[in-house]
Amino acid sequence: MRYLHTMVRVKDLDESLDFYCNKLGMTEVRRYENENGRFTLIFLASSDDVEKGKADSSPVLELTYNWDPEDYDGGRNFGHLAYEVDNIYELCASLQENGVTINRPPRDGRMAFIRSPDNISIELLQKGEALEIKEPWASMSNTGSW
Ligand SMILES: C[C@@H](O)C(=O)SC[C@H](NC(=O)CC[C@H](N)C(=O)O)C(=O)NCC(=O)O
Ligand code: NI
Repeated sequence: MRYLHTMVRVKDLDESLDFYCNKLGMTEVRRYENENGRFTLIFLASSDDVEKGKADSSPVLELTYNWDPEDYDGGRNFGHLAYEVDNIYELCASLQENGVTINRPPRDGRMAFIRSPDNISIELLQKGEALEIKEPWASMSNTGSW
């Protein structure tokens, strides 16, 4: 069995593509419009996978946009999307300059959390640190500079 994608429903496609592509650097690799179902699916690959020609064989993010407005209350059972990043400080600074709130700053240079326009929690982990679980991360406050 191979992990294929995570699907999240989004309320505003342009806003979501700006966030995931322009700000987080992901690339649209497939789009599917369904007139009868009145929805659009957009598949986004991570920049590393695209650069390495692995977009077709790596897990992707599936954005589901329902053309008719719906309310999406955050399911408590869903946690977050996690991405490994080359330079967590540079990325967080760029995101902050572009209006993204850094909910949990990368104080220890390892881990940061942000939210998507639909309030989906996104974990950013510094490359080389991603697989090592260090505690107590809880000591990292969510306020102040970093
Ligand atoms: C292409 C494949 O990866 C899919 O996930 S299609 C699954 C299908 N999606 C939809 O019908 C999108 C519109 C629908 N109104 C929705 O919001 O899901 C589906 O079966 N969705 C149901 C689900 O629970 O994912
Ligand atoms: Ni799917």
